[in-house]
Amino acid sequence: MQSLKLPSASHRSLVSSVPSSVKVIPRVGVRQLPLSGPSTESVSSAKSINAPRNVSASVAKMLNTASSAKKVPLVSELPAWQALKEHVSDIEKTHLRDLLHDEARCMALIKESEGIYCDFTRQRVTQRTLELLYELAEQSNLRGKINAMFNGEHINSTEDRAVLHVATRAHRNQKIFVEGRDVVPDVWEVLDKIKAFSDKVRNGQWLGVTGKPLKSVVAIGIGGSFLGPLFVHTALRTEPNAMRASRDRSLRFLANVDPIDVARALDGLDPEETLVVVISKTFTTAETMLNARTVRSWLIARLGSEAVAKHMVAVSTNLKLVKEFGIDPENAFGFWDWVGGRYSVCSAVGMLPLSLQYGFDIMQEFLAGANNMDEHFKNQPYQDNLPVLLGLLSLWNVSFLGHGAKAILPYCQALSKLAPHIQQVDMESNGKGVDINGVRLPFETGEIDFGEPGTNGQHSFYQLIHQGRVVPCEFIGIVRSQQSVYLKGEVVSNHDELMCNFFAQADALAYGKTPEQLRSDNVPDYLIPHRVFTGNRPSLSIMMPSCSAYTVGQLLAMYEHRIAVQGFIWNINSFDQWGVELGKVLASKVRNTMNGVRTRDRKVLPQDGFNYSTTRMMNKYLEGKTQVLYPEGHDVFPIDMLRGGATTAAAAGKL
Ligand SMILES: O=P(O)(O)OC[C@H]1O[C@H](O)[C@H](O)[C@@H](O)[C@@H]1O
Repeated sequence: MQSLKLPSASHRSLVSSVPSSVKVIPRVGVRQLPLSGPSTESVSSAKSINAPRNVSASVAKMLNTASSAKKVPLVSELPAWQALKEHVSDIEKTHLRDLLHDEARCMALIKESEGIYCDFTRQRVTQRTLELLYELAEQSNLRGKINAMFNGEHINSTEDRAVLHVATRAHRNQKIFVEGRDVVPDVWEVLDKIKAFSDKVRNGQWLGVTGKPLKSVVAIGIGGSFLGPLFVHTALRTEPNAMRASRDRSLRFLANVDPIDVARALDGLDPEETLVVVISKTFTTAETMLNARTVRSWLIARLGSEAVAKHMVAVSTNLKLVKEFGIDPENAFGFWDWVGGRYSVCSAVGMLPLSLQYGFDIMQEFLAGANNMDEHFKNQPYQDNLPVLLGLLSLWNVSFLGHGAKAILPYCQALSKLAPHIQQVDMESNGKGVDINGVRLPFETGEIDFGEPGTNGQHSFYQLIHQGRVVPCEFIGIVRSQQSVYLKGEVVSNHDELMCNFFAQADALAYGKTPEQLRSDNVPDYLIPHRVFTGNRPSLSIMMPSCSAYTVGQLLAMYEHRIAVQGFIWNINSFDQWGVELGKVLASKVRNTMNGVRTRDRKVLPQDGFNYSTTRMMNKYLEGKTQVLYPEGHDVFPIDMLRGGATTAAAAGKL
């Protein structure tokens, strides 16, 4: 168990620095609270965490001292924040209907980089808003924080870690340092190993224990070890090159600890042809490890214990636990603590399963796309920098216009898993209650993200975003579809039909429909209030030339960096996730009680330490008919995966 080191002096100055030219507006009524987060005790008792187990008292003390010294202003105390607050009343006098007629404004709000076209004209901003947002970025030391990230400083201060997912997609000849050491050669050592292994599996040099090629891959992982790879897998499934490269192969995911997910992931698979990739940064996550043990038992029941060596590989930073699980470290693919779980899709977490499915060359294009956006983010000035603009405008919508949610609406079925992935990246990163020094914030951070591909969303929740709550929308369109259909005689091709909606929705939200327009359309008076659209609802539109491995990489990195921009300005730690720990600790307490009750045939008792409500509900659950008996029972698998197969290890005669 490693304990945390103190953040470096340079980092301490970074988190506490505001350019000296900035006059800080004094804090009124903001109480300085001690560093919040799980106590050392609760953290060390949690089974599966990404963070080192014991946050040293000295780190907590140091961060706390920084806050109690009252040297660090909150972002809401900066002059630019106050100026933006005052500027809201100017914006409230405008309507997008009019703003969209200002051509100079519109020209300034359309940006393009390497094929990624972003139209911000339907944001409720003027040139003045942008100037103030750039000023806020300056006063918040945004540039310094971006540089600190790329320079490998320990900006994840509560875990004392660098944040360098950008290194996982660096070109071979780039240099990126962590504590004075260039990590790019390490990254490429793993990538070369992934290429060699995935080539061998794909071309049949690596066979299963019975001599059959391994055509199906089951990737077991949850959270960041699942959502990013699922997003990219889904994005490329119908991309012509990726489709050709994955002919006769399949990649499935198993994330939920629900046995139903096990049944669905394994249903119809032939274990002789199945390779299992266990993906877990920590290799302690309860759900992943139970699923891994379940699938290992399934393999052994059908193929014998020697199958593990040929049918199971792992991706983790914890190679010791990989070995203890029974996977040969030779068949493990490492990554590093400076890659956060939700930022890990470009590491072996995504690259191994996706290279097995699509081949390494295609996945290298994905890395190149992400790297292209990294360079853009690092080098472009604020006014041309797509992630910076996206981040600043989101911050404007959340912190000044009061819109706490945003909808991610790709007009491309291939991007259907973008919103679920961004939910984790954004909400786990920026859903925080204190600033980086542990001071409770007097405003809310983070956004509620949700989304569905267009046009499906239109027939579901768009009613609310047109006439109910104001939810800033992000429309994502593709110029050249992965697949094309045109039926002779139809007005437009199928993809054009889809894109007609992409263009129409943004203007419908912006312009709305007035009572006058309705009257001139002869709408009866009693219906007019129901059919009025107020308009003035902000959205932005992103258009990509195609949905390829390269552009998906660009898109992913653009979203990752815009989330960092927001966190940097709110001055929170976007790279820790203490908020997920408490539930895990309590689940472990329930687990112990559950085992006691099931094995000793008794009720949950008040001395088990649960409140009335939980005790009663657990007893109600436990009284229900259980399908399996333990501890004396034998291995039981979900019924679906038993089709045509042995039901238990014992029945298969393999143990
Ligand atoms: O990759 P693992 O260590 O198994 O972690 C999987 C997930 O666990 C937790 O829920 C964290 O909050 C996530 O950020 C992480 O992605």
